[in-house]
Amino acid sequence: MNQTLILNGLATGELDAIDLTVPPGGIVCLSGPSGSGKSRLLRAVADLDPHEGEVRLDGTPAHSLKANEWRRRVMLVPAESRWWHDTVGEHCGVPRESDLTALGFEPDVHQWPVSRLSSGEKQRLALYRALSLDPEALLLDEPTANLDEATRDRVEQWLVKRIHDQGLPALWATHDPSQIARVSDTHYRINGRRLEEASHGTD
Ligand SMILES: Nc1ncnc2c1ncn2[C@@H]1O[C@H](COP(=O)(O)OP(=O)(O)OP(=O)(O)O)[C@@H](O)[C@H]1O
Repeated sequence: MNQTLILNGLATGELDAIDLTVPPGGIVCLSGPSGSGKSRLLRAVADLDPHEGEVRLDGTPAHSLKANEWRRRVMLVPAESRWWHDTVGEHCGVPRESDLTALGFEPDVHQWPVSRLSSGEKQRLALYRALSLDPEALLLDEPTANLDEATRDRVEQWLVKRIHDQGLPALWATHDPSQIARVSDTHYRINGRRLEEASHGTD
């Protein structure tokens, strides 16, 4: 893997066109007020929202692949995950016990009915599901927003390690300045129509 995610003149919603490069294993945090366009930007990168410009994984532009194949490679983990099968395991790849343990689950979680999941369990399992499907880049929309502080720290550390170990480029939207300081290599803030590079660790 170890590919670079490249946004070339990407324009969506109210935002001016964006040029952005996310290197393998690099975490680029996106912040900005509620409603400023963070989720729309991630959805455009996943080719789920209309946009102008181009997104590429190294030499592979999104438009050269079928939409489902692009989204399997460039995996969006939305703030509110959707579950369409009856059990957790039906959504996931091969079980990885070390990941489940890191996220506070036993292997039998694969048999759990989706209907029993709390919002925090859904959030952790949405991240587990995404990584279990072997993505090549990650788009994370407030991935720890529903978690208590101790769980957030645990999930965050696991996520950062997986991103680094697998060399995944990651775009990570968050409102939390302390999280940005902990995880980001680069931080961009949406200010009106523009995406501006923020100094490291500022909100
Ligand atoms: N499909 C759409 N068509 C038109 N407007 C939309 C669409 N989707 C979202 N919007 C609007 O675009 C703006 C940006 O929404 P978005 O969800 O990207 O914000 P956000 O920065 O992620 O906010 P939050 O931090 O509250 O999650 C909002 O005003 C929203 O109402």
